[in-house]
Amino acid sequence: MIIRKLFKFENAHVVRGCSTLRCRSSIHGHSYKVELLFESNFLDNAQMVYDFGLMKQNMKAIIDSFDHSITLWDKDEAEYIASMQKHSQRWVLLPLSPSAEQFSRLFFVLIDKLLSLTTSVNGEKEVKLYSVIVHETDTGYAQAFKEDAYSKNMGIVNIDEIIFSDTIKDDWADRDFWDKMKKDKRFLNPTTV
Ligand SMILES: Nc1nc2c(c(=O)[nH]1)N=C([C@H](O)[C@H](O)COP(=O)(O)OP(=O)(O)OP(=O)(O)O)CN2
Repeated sequence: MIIRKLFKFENAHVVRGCSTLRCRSSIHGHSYKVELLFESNFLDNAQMVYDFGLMKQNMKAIIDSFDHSITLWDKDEAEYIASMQKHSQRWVLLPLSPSAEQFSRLFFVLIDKLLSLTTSVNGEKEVKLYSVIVHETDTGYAQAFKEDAYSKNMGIVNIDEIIFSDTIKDDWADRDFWDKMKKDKRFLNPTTV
């Protein structure tokens, strides 16, 4: 069975090198919609695959880190990156260009890692991330599956190279959240949300 949860975030970017002139040459924003799709052949103590409420904890924190932020590609011009970091409190520096395709791969890698580090406490069994869909606009989206997320052809997503601004970290319930992710620390699901 597949279950799906939708998240939303507002984000600004430039996608260098693309064919669309406005997209590659001007900072612009999107109201992104992110669909997380999970699969399992089992149900938990409440006869659910995975409680949607649990997804609104650390998974939501990852996606919300991009809300009202500017996403910067670390291969962009140093002057542009420094200027954005100076004038915007919420920024994320990525080792990937912020296309819809790379956002879907990025979220797959991050949510997949978080899920693997999370201990469930309500009988959830063999829950896997099946796919991530990132809608950049009403008319365009990218969908990543496991083989896309970890594809060497598309570039390895190295989470050690992802940097969140201090203002973003200040919004996390646990300011050390990202360090724990990078160090493979375990997370325990709450019994009540
Ligand atoms: N394959 C991709 N193509 C484009 C991406 C992308 O991430 N992946 N991104 C862009 C731009 O960010 C652009 O802002 C969105 O382009 P587009 O879909 O053309 O947006 P419109 O709102 O103009 O779409 P309409 O269908 O004409 O309303 C470009 N391409």
